[in-house]
Amino acid sequence: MADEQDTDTLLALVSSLTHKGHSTEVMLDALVQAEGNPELASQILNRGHLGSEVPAGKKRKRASGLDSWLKGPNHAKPVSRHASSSSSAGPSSNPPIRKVNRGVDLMAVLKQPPPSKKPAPRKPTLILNSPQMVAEHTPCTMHLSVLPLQLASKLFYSLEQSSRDWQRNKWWLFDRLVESPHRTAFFVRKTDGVSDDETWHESAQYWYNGRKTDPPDIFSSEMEEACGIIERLVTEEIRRRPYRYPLEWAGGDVNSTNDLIWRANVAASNRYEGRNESVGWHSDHMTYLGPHCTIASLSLGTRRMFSLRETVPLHDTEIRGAQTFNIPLPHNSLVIMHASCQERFKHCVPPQSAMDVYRPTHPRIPGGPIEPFNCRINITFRFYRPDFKPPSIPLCKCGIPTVLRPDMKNQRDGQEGKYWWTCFAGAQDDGKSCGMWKVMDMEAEGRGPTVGNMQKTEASSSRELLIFPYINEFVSRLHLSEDPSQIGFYSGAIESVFALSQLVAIYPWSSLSDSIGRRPVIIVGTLGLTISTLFFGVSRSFLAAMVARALAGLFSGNVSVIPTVLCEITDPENESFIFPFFGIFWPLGMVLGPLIGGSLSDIALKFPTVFDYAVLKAYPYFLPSLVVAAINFAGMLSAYCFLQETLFVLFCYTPIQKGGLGLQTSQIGYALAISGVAAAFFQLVLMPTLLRRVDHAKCYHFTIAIWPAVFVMLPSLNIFARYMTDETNGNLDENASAMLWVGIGFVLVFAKIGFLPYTINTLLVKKYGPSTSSLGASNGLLQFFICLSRSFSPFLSSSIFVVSVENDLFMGYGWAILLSVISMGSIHFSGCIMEESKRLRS
Ligand SMILES: O=C(O)CCC(=O)C(=O)O
Ligand SMILES: [Fe+2]
Repeated sequence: MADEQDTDTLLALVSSLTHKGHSTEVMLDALVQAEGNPELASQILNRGHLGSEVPAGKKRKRASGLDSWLKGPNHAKPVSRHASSSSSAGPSSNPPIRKVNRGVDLMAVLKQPPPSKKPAPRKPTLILNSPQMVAEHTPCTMHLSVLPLQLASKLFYSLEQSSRDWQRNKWWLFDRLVESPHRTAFFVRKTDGVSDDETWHESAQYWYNGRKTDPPDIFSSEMEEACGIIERLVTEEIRRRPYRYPLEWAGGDVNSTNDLIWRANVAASNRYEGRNESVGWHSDHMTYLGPHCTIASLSLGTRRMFSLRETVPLHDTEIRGAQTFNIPLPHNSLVIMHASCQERFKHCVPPQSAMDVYRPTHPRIPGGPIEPFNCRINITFRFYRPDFKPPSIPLCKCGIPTVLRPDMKNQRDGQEGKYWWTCFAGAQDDGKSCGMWKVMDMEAEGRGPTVGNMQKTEASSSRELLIFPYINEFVSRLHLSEDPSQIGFYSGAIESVFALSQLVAIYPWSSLSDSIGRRPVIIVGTLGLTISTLFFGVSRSFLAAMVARALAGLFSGNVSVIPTVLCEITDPENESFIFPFFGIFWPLGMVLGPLIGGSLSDIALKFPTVFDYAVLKAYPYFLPSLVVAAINFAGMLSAYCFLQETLFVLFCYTPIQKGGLGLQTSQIGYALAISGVAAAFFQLVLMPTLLRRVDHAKCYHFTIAIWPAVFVMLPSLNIFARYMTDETNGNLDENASAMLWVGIGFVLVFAKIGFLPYTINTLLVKKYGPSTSSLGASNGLLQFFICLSRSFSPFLSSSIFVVSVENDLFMGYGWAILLSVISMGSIHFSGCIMEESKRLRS
């Protein structure tokens, strides 16, 4: 855990553990000697050992944020002149530091419950040399040569000049006023009602850590021009993102004459002189930016390294080590820290051991010489949200506005998790904190509108579901790939492994049931399925999920035995009722599954006061799995049916721009519940009538013939959604989404007719099978082939979908064409079956 702590936190720990006050430099030295271990550092200071050897035997205890910060990616020397802190961004977003200077109590707050097992080792630092690599590994995008060269030079020259007397940010760190190891300035934009709104000036004051400032500077004409270019670029990049986060701002544009979805109204600028000036690990405060903010950071001048490091949430520390990413940022490059970056990552500009000088492309004055520079100037363009205006920020007991920090240790991919209002220790009162700490509540505090509010208009917000609606979310939380379009491959694999192992197990179970009897086979299989479903609920790696699903598949290989039992207990009189009745179990599972599972997944986050159990926090899918396991145990065998509609779920989950419907998991759950109701209706009402009146083989043929039509209807839903998407906010309006839901309902109901053959084929086997003594084996063979196709079809269909969407085959709809063609093949075969049955009857 120490490796997640930034320098401020380590210093805070040392200070709290030492008897008398020490200067920052002294504490830093002690930390260096103790190799970053705060306890050891405090012992050194308490014994007055500074400068002597670290006690023997303790030497191995290393690994600290300080250590890596001091050494930096290039093992530069520590800068002891200035404070190590995050400076311009204020204290970093670690858990709140309460009662600074009041001893051990701080430890309890900072040291959250230790992980029960060893944390996963940290991965080696990776240099991200290209925009592709940055996008792949971080929630940032990098853009090179963003401004016209001349504008970039002009902006550099003007800021280089003015920044010579920018201030160093100052703040209190344990009885000492310390200053940042770089210069900083804060600007507001004229055009956005920020520069003339007095209330916003307060935010500039808090940029400088609470010290009174003159009114902030206004954007210069060059900054204004650069900002316009950057706003368009950021808007494009946000549109390109696979999903928007629920707490992102979605309100109207202050200046609504254009279609920008991101605007900047303030900028914070830093000047780093030489190779030693730096900014420590921190994540930017969100006080006025709000959660899930987007920050665009323009670099000018010498190339410096920008480092990012993920704060691995507590529940993942055993499976995932933190990794540091270094991005070299040349002149005129832009890094966009997208939504969730401040929640999940810390960033810094470390001191470097070496640095190139920078020569602008244009002279300062036409015809003049081109001078070399050794400073970097960066401008972070930011959007201060109207719903986080200074008057709306809660005050702490010190009487000053609090700061907003994310709970980095307990977030889930930055998608959810808490935010705290905490005392801004450091601003006043010699840095003493009042310990104020309060959870932010968007709704109660009347904040918004957010992207989440917009999405909620058509469905309620809870995050849902049993394995197959949430399988994509599950996979995305495993961080197998940062590229969301790859999710389908992994979820397809998890689903296929179930069917594949079921396939292997079917025939052995069937023959076993012919010899030892049906009952033991059903009981053992169901029990095994129950246990493996529970195992899935606690799996937190791809391998564990695969193993759990493989075991579930092996145990559910007994599915073929149930139709056999049905065949044995039915006669021609009652079969047209009993078979559909058996068929009701899976639609029932489909209706109940999403609804029960939906309210139970992530329960600890939804009802933190009632379900405050570590196990539920660590394993968000445990409770739904438990319930599913219980249902299995009750004999529903719903697991058999969970994993059928991979393609449909993937289609729903994929963003509209990428060819899907961009639905939330909750909405996918509702869609599946609708289809479950439809399936129940067909099984109980339509099927019995149909089977009594129409020849079974004919029924089989005509219900299979539904499929090509279904595969043509799905893309038309996407075309509709695409056409109706509001360009400015990426959402559908109420009418459009109502129409879309009618369409989804229609397709789902229609597709359910296509599932009737699953029941009919057992009847056909019973009617035309070779003999009653081999009924078990015949059904085994039937289930074997059903299963064979299921074992590769989820993977195949989701891969076909991903490949055709990614490569824009037939405008991205190649999957629909191919799957229609394949299903036409099956119509041909069901036609043959129909002919054959006619022949046998005549
Ligand atoms: O200089 C940089 O690129 C980063 C600056 C920064 O992190 C900040 O101003 O918050
Ligand atoms: Fe920052």
